[in-house]
Amino acid sequence: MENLVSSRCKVESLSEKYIFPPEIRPGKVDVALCESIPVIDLDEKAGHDRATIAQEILKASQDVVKEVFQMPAEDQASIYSEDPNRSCRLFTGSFHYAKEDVHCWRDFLKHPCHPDLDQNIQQWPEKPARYRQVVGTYSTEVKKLASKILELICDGLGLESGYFEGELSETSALVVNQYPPCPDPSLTLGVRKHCDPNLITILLQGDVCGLQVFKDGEWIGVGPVPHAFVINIGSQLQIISNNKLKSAEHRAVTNSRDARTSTAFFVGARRDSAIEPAKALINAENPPVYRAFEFTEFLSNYLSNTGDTEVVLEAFKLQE
Ligand SMILES: O=C(O)CCC(=O)C(=O)O
Ligand SMILES: [Fe+2]
Repeated sequence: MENLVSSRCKVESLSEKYIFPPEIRPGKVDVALCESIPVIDLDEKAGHDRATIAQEILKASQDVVKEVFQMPAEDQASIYSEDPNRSCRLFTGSFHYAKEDVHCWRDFLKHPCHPDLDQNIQQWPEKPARYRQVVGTYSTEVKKLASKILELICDGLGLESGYFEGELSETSALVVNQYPPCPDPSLTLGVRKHCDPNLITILLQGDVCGLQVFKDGEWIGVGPVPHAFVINIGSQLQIISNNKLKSAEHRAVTNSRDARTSTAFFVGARRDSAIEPAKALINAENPPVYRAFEFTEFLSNYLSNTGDTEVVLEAFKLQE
């Protein structure tokens, strides 16, 4: 528990365990915000009531996830664990604290949602008292949104309707990230550069900046838009689309003023699903870039390469 960064953020200087090598530290934290990320209104015709309910669900879940990090130490201790095999836990850094040479300036809560949401909820934190109810509702609604977005992507790619339904999008997990104010944000990272390994991620940022995306060789900021989600394409979707869609490399930086909370809802395949470029996208001009594999092989490769996308994808590419 004393490893949580929220218990260190009042220390005046940054411990060397959080200082990243010069080539990957952010240096300048306030990069330009990206102007060209499209903001899409998926529910233009939603009635007043529906829009209000949606905003209430968002507000309640943003509030309750923040409360997790404000609970008394004994309540946090009951969910804290450094065991990477525990499916629901509060922890800090990246996936495997004991194996990291540099730790990220981040605490986070992670747990599974779908399938078997009702069963999984039983493992979720019992405190704050409304956590299970509020985050359960949030997860159900965000999963519906994910299905809607995947169906639009299906259409855009020219795949048969429902291509991603079923086992390719059967699982979901929620990660709540908390980045407390940091003594020197230029030297450390909240989350290292990575691509998400899944199909898509539906990310909710609060009102504090920190998300950055690597585009055309430079880092640009993705500012929070009120009531909007950031949709990240994961590597699994890059592979299935045979590189028609690219998984965006991103990271999170910290700041010295405000704590930042983000909630990432990861949607992806079952571990035993077969992943391969969609047959409908393959022809003489577009030969498959990747081989077929079981998703579990991808995940173990991803974890042992700490999310370095180029390295991970390389292992699944076919010889040219
Ligand atoms: O905090 C953020 O905005 C990004 C977090 C993230 O990339 C992740 O949890 O995979
Ligand atoms: Fe991510």
